[in-house]
Amino acid sequence: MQSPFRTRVKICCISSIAEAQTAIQLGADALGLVGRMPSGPGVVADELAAQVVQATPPPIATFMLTSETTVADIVAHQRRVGANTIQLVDAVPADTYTQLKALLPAVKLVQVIHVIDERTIDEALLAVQLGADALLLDSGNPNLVVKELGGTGRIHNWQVSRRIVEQSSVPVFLAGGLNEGNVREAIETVRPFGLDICSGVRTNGQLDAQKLEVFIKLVQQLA
Ligand SMILES: O=C(O)c1ccccc1N[C@@H]1O[C@H](COP(=O)(O)O)[C@@H](O)[C@H]1O
Repeated sequence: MQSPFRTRVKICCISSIAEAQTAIQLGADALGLVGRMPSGPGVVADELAAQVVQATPPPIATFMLTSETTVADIVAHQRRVGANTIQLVDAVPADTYTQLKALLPAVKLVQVIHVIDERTIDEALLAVQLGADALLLDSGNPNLVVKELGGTGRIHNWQVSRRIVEQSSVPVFLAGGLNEGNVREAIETVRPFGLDICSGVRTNGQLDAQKLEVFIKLVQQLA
């Protein structure tokens, strides 16, 4: 039976205003703009990210991905880009959410949780308790010498993700290696609030309208 809830779609690694427009026309609910990262293919300059934010109409959400971990650096990054949502791709100190909400009350905070093993569940629930407005489950590895904080093209253990969705009191996005071939299984296994995709809708690094259209249509049929 079809769920009465629509699975939201966030298109990440937006690298131009034209890509943003294509994503919106094809049904994206949110756009992701990747800031400076230790690794990954999707980074864009803050100036370009700010232009995309300016060109994005409501109700489309603009997610600014930041690898910064201090309140001052995160706020400075948000002020440069102007996005309405901050996606924290690395772990941050416990009081960060409260401080960011005081300084940026209109901006939503999405904490990325890199799903590694069952211990990740506690990490996710703690972020919710501390003030994250949503979670985004990805497949990076922050424990490597050169941190992987997303954009890996890999899936992770969706059974762990499912348990996080079941226990979270805030919306949960699923990311990491999604594509048209695995999206059905992803939705059926994890039942996320939304999906987040980068490499699965790209060809030679560019947003591929055909792949995106297929992906979004599949999500709309399955949700
Ligand atoms: O894309 C990047 O370069 C990147 C770097 C560091 C953190 C996050 C990054 N992108 C995010 O990673 C997810 C998953 O990407 P993929 O679908 O597995 O290719 C993507 O949705 C972005 O949010």
